[in-house]
Amino acid sequence: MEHQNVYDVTIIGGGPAGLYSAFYSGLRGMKTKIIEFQPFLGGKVHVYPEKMIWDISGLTPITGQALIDQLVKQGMTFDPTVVLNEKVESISKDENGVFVLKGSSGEQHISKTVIVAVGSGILKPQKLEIEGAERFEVTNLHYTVKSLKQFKDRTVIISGGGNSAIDWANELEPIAKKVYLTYRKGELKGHEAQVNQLLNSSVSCLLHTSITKLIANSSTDLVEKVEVTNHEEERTRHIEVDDIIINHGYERDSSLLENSTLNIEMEEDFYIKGNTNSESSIPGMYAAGDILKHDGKLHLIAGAFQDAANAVNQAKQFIDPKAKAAAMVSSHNDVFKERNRELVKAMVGK
Ligand SMILES: Cc1cc2nc3c(=O)[nH]c(=O)nc-3n(C[C@H](O)[C@H](O)[C@H](O)COP(=O)(O)OP(=O)(O)OC[C@H]3O[C@@H](n4cnc5c(N)ncnc54)[C@H](O)[C@@H]3O)c2cc1C
Repeated sequence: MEHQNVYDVTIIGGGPAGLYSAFYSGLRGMKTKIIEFQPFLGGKVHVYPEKMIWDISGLTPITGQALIDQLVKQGMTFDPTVVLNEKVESISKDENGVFVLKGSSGEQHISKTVIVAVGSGILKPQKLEIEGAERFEVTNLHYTVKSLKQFKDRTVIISGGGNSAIDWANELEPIAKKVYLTYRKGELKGHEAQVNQLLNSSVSCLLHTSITKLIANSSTDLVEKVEVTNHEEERTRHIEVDDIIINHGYERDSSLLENSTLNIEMEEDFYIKGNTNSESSIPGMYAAGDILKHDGKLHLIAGAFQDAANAVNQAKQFIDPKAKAAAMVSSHNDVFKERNRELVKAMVGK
């Protein structure tokens, strides 16, 4: 079968890994498409647009939103085709060994290589397991923190004991009137430094404790009090609150990899098993970012960038075995010649 509109590289997922893959793929002169389920690019970083990110080399603290803006700008450098609002439902290969990606719109996306950059799949927050809780999602029950300002001088209770819950407690502590953190287990799971900061702050940490009831004002439909239960001591108490933030993690949507007809080697916990070059067990298919696992894999934004460059370089060699294994330093690339000249001229004021 002759394929019209066949791409060299199709990237599934428009988060940090996918966006950097799109940039790098353009740098290596490949025809590139990026497909994203959401109506916007940026991936999981949209969950924390106002959080400060400290651990990306070369970037002094940057908010999630500012990082998204930069990632998208860089990702678009070589004008990849961008398809938004499209869930890739399955990946297969046709009789010529070309990848066929079935999209939720009914379109088939045809590509010589594929980079799977789906993170933990399509994000669906784990909901608070209290009957009727969903009706407060339009008032003061939150699953993401879109703006820190909205919590200024308010009493906030955060439920969860992982990195997200701890990070939000630390970020809100100087802004809010009072912050409580409840966690059903006895030990917090976050990074040591963040846990220490939390334990040495004014945040009240209620361990072995969960939110068991939301008590609302019937005229405003705002939760005014929560009932919390300490499971060890079998004791309940009420806390007056203005806002409730739930950070119980996310459900992983792994349907893409489950529906695919290819025999993709996976880790037990549904990561794509890769080697350090981001290669999957399927020739021509690579993985980058949070979906990838191998010894030494860094499940952070910084790690996603390295994976993306590796994945693209492998894709390039898969299509053209005579191509260089790695790209040159960026300033040596012809594609930047003209832009470099302009930038240098502007720098010296010429
Ligand atoms: C609250 C929070 C704070 C964090 N703070 C930091 C931090 O300070 N520093 C740091 O380095 N990391 C941080 N992280 C982790 C960081 O966000 C991730 O490591 C990073 O986003 C991974 O990028 P990714 O591109 O692999 O995946 P993602 O960002 O998850 O992007 C994957 C994209 O793929 C799309 N997708 C999934 N399935 C499909 C499909 N079938 N079809 C089409 N599109 C699909 C999704 O919609 C999503 O947009 C934080 C994470 C959270 C949740």
